[in-house]
Amino acid sequence: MNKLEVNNLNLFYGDNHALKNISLAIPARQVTALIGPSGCGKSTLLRTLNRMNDLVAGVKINGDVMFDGSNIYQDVDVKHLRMRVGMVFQKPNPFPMSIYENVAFGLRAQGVKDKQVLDDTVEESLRSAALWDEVKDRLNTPAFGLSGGQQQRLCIARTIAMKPEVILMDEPTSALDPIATHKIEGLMDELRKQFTIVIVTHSMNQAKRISDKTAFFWMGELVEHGETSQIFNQPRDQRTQGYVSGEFG
Ligand SMILES: Nc1ncnc2c1ncn2[C@@H]1O[C@H](COP(=O)(O)OP(=O)(O)OP(=O)(O)O)[C@@H](O)[C@H]1O
Repeated sequence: MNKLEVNNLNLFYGDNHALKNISLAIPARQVTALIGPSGCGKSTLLRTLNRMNDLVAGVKINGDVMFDGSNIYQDVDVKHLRMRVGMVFQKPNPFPMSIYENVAFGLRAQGVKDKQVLDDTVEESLRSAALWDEVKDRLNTPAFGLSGGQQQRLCIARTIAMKPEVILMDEPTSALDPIATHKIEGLMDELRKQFTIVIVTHSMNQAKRISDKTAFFWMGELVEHGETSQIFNQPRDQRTQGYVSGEFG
């Protein structure tokens, strides 16, 4: 079953035609990787999936993004959409507050006051983000005291606490060292059981390791997409072949 379906999507930043007639199905509870050279539109496409581009002045979008059968550009309340489609950014961006409050933040903003509900959600989210054991004795200390990799897992916990259905990740490990990257990749293997994940990555090895499906972009076009093993082992298009073999990029 497809969780998201992008149909004939075009996006313009002013005169820059950044996404050209993109159609892409994103299956539920799988990891879909978006790959391609710098500036090809990967992050732009990712941001169309929870309407983050709406915040950019001069942006024009046409085409459809269907989420569980509803067109998110027509039928959906944007605030509600962003709770269902959460996002993790390239650089860990914890809030200047305690570890506990970072994870509880979204629930508190929704008006949840019940301490037991907050405690349970914080624990459950930190466990799902594979961070609980490392922080359970220091929940009330500042989030900035965590390492970069721990901060990124905290941001994942903060996203999970909102109980999203989809998690968008924009190069979530590019600011992390190999050990922290390895932890996050292992975590994604767990998360895919529960969430639909779309990840932008510059690392072809990462795409190979963690994704079920891969989509290759080139100058605003979706050149091809399919099973990750097919894209890397038997690409149909010469541009994909050139990119995955490291000839350019
Ligand atoms: N906020 C913005 N305002 C105007 N133009 C933008 C904006 N964001 C991206 N662009 C342009 O849209 C095109 C696609 O950019 P995008 O960031 O989506 O590519 P990318 O494939 O994610 O690149 P990278 O791998 O370098 O992050 C580029 O030409 C870029 O300059």
